[in-house]
Amino acid sequence: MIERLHKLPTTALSDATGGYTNVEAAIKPLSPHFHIAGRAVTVRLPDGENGAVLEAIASAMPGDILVIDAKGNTNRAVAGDFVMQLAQGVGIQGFVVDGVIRDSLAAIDIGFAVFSKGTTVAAGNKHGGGHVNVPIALGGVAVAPGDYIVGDADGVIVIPQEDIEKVIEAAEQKVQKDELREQEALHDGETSIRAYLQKVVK
Ligand SMILES: O=C([O-])CC(=O)C(=O)O
Ligand SMILES: [Mg+2]
Repeated sequence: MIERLHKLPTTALSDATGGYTNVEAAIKPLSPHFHIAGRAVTVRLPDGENGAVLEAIASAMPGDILVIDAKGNTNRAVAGDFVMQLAQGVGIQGFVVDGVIRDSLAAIDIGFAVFSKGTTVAAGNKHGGGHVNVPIALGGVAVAPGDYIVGDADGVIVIPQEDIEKVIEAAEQKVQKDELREQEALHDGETSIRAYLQKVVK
């Protein structure tokens, strides 16, 4: 499943699902070249805290994606360069954060795929609290532990575990359909573009 997901753009997945589980557009990749596809390890954080992120890193499997619900808090970072290196070192693909991170250049330099509401200078507090692998909200979308997450230059989409096969099928078909449309319209420059437009414009 994950191999097939890696080949699919979020746009085709959105077309396949009707967009109901598209994450709020404010959660964006730090680099447009980041592309992740994998299972969610979820983290729910108290306001301004980030201690439970380490607990989640300790429990994740290689290829997992940490999905962090900081309730959109943009004042304190859920992670920075050190925490990202810990995560990358144990094989985590990336972070998707309803909140912000810091040391953003380091994430880009080490190629660690972070999707967030931006960056801040302030570290998170370490008073404790938080929960790992509980149901969370991510940019207006419910995420359960083990759900599939795909992120690329255009944003992030959640695919509930029980829907994964039919969503992949539908998205693969959409990619094929888009390719055929492109061939038909573009294969012969202006001639085929005009023919295509004549067909579709009433
Ligand atoms: O310590 C923190 O909370 C965030 C940080 O700067 C790092 O992980 O490098
Ligand atoms: Mg740091």
